[in-house]
Amino acid sequence: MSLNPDTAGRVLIVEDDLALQKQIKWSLDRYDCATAADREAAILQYRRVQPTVVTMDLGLPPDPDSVSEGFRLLEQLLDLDPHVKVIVLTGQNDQANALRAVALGAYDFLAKPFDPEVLGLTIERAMRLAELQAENRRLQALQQPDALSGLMTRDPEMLRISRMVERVASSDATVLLLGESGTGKEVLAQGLHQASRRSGRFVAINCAAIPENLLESELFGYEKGAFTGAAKTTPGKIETAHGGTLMLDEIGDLPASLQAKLLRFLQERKIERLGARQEIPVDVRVVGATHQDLQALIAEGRFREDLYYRLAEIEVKIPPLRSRQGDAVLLAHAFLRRFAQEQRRGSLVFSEDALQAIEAHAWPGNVRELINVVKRASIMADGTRVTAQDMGLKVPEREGAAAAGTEFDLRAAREAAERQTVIAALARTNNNIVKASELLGISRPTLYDLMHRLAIK
Ligand SMILES: Nc1ncnc2c1ncn2[C@@H]1O[C@H](COP(=O)(O)OP(=O)(O)OP(=O)(O)O)[C@@H](O)[C@H]1O
Repeated sequence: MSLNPDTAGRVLIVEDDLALQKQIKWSLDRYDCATAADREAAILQYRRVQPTVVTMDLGLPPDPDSVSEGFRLLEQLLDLDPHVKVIVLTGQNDQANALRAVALGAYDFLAKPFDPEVLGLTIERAMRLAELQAENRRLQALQQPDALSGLMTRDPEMLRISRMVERVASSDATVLLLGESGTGKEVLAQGLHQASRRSGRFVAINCAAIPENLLESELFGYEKGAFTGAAKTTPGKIETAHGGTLMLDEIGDLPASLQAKLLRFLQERKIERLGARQEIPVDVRVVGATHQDLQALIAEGRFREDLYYRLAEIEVKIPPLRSRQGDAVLLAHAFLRRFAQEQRRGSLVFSEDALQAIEAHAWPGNVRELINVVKRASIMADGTRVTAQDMGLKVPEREGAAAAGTEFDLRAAREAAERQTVIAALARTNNNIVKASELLGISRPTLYDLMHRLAIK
């Protein structure tokens, strides 16, 4: 939670003894207090009020004599917001549970009957700490913008690609991004630019969208009078990107004459504007991108092999959305949240059939198609549930177990199945660890262990 001035100073009191609840509230009259008497009400209130501090009793209904509901609530609160400050009120001789709560992430504990003054001071300290921590996170975010924060993924191959992009960012190497349309080539190119900390601009040009006769002047610029209509000297995109990054999108569509000229630029790092007599040195990191098969174009004589090698100092093959584990559902949740907010539709959620349909669809238009489909559905949905029909997707007929494969390495097969299932459960529950562990039928610590073992972040 980034502490927000509207919610700072709010306390949620979770206590099933209503007399005690009243007494705590009364002793905290300088704060804006909300109350709840059981776990479910506490979660509802938490979402509604977004308190900075929660005080809670561990013994809650339906089983007030045990601590199970209390611990469950503590875990859920910390899942919702790992920064929330929870103060646990325990029985007189219950140090073991108090320590267990702190080990799980509670901020502090107090034994009942509590001293109102001590509780007040503890809450004040928690508020101050929360404020400092929120300010700290804000400053850190300002200092280190996460270069690839625009790229959401949990797929192992995409994560590997993100790490590689961050690693090569500071070098000058040209990068060639290969992937179907809508897979995020531009997002990656922008991330590469940000991570490079180059001081110049990020400039993108789509080689397929500009007619051949205009593309040369767009790229290289021109001097006044170089051709009819050249009213004033104009720098091209390459020059504009000086000190920064130039993305040449749809590089496979670059006409042959310009392929030769681009190759010369990449070798000499100088450009000559159209109609100019002198060369201008330009320092630019070039990123090429295409959905086409460049090897096939080379074989057909439509793309220069020497240019390919200049461009592909580092080649990145971006997998299509359909082969990324769990990503379609993960991204769909994020886009739905975004559109619901933009359209002020309160909270919108996917129905079960919608989630199945998202998992089964092949997404030929990749992330761009997913964005469009979710946007349309967020407008079409009646009420708060988005169905497969709202998205115009077919609900798959469930088959039995996956078709028998030729995988005989049992350990590898088991690990692959575990990874796929865990990622799918996390995506399905929008990264809610408690719900994902329930869906998987395992405990939360077991899920954490599994995620650790399978290196799932
Ligand atoms: N992993 C991702 N997380 C979040 N948004 C994404 C992701 N990948 C792509 N997008 C979004 O999807 C849209 C398409 O992505 P982008 O333009 O980068 O694709 P592209 O591969 O460059 O497509 P094209 O080849 O058609 O130009 C953009 O709105 C982008 O912000």
